[in-house]
Amino acid sequence: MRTYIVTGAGSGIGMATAELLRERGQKVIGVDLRGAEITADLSTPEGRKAAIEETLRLSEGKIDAVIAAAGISAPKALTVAVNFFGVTQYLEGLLPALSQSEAPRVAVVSSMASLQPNSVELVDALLSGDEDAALAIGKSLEEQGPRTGYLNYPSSKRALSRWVRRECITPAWAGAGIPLNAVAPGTVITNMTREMLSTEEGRAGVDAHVPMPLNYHSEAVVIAKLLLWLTSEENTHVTGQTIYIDGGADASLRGDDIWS
Ligand SMILES: NC(=O)c1ccc[n+]([C@@H]2O[C@H](COP(=O)([O-])OP(=O)(O)OC[C@H]3O[C@@H](n4cnc5c(N)ncnc54)[C@H](O)[C@@H]3O)[C@@H](O)[C@H]2O)c1
Repeated sequence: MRTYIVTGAGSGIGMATAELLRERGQKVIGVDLRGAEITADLSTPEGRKAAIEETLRLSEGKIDAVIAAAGISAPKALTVAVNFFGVTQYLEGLLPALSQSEAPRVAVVSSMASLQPNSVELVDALLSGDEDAALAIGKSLEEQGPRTGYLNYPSSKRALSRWVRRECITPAWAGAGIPLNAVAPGTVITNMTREMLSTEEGRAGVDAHVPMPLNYHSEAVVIAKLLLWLTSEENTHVTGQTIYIDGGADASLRGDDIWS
């Protein structure tokens, strides 16, 4: 039995992932604002510190895999605090416990939104690790109204996918033998999207931004299955990837020559 930490385990993709892991006989410690073994707020440095301490305590210092699914999609600076630092700082705090495992694995949940227009300035600030600077940029986007404020979301996910790619080859991760990947869903039916998808107008709005040639929205369990494989012992060589699980959205947006 492997010990998995799943953030966002109280709802949606995180909940489906925790359920599937338990069905398959794994030990799961969920982390969320509510409805999980560890109640934690990953939006602040203090909340992350407390979450790390509690995670290390409950896992007794040995963690086989972490799946970081907690996230929000609001036109607010808070979005970058949760979606970027709530993932990266939390994971960094768990590195010593991951290195105790014989087959440590980590996967985070990015988004197809990582390919949408974003704020380059904000992405750079996030990747520099300067949370105050990033929050100041996020706040100024927020104050310009919901349309500009929404840039916080694709910027947080763009930075997260770039962080995965940058970190996976460093001594901290590759040196410790930890494959580190992201999955990037298209539209998934969860609490985050349920309201938008419940009306024809809402669905049309979402679909206009997320082309989906396969023509159906995904269920959380579909994303969970990929997360399970990436963090299983079977995955020995996939690292640094953002895997779009999006019904063809990435292929539509970026076309067939992303290597040129
Ligand atoms: N639903 C989609 O269409 C979609 C598409 C692409 C990516 N994603 C990403 O998938 C991940 C999971 O989203 P979901 O669709 O399952 O949404 P969801 O709202 O059902 O679940 C998100 C969970 O994160 C938790 N969370 C939020 N803020 C937190 C905080 N400060 N501290 C701790 N936990 C916090 C929430 O309480 C919730 O349980 C997110 O990172 C989201 O950005 C979702």
